[in-house]
Amino acid sequence: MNMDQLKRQAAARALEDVRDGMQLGLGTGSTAKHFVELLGERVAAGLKVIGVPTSEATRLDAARCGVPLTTLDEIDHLDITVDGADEIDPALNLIKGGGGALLREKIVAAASDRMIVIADDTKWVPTLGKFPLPVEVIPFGLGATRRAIEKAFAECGVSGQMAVRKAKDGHVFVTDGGHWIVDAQLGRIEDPASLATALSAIPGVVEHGLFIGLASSAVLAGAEGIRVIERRKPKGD
Ligand SMILES: O=C[C@H](O)[C@H](O)[C@H](O)COP(=O)(O)O
Repeated sequence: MNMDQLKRQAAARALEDVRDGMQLGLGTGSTAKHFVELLGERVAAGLKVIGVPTSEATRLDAARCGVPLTTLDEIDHLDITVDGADEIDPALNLIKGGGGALLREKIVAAASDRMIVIADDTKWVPTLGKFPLPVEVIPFGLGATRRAIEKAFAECGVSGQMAVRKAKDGHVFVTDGGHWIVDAQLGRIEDPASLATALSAIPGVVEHGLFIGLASSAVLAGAEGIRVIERRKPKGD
């Protein structure tokens, strides 16, 4: 089974938790795209749900698949968000943002009763940090923001190269919110919660890709089948 088939299997497993009448957060990326497609098939067969997309790309995919959409201004909560991840650790802390959608993804996940992370099992890591950590920044004053990020890294015992993300065409990658992303090659993040707090305190940082305590469960698809890992402490406790 190839990687794409594993991603689809994980998406199909998460879909089993979706019930009629649910309000859903729709993630971004190649794995979440499978979920949106499979959800579209269920909607065509009569399932009644409504979704909030976490990116313009997902909004277009969902519309193409016939999934009815709304916004967080029109509804007051979401039942489940289903989204991919770039790395997942045993505490179900995540690195997200490889596709640049981390800001909307975090807003949507935080507005959800449950977040189900779907992935192929190569995303499962003992310690976060091999995947470059995306930090979404305001272009104004970037030099000062970068220095503040470096200071936060040093205080949290991590260091590594930082680079402003470029799009495929060579221009600076611009997020759906009009911001830039700095990717930081940290290698190992021993204390992701402290780093998350330190980054969030920097004025030019809009958001970062550390998702701490947001995932309720992870569905990992691998050669040996599907593993569902529940977070020990339910969200909100
Ligand atoms: O910004 C993008 C998101 O955080 C994605 O969910 C993440 O990068 C995983 O994407 P994929 O499922 O394509 O590996």
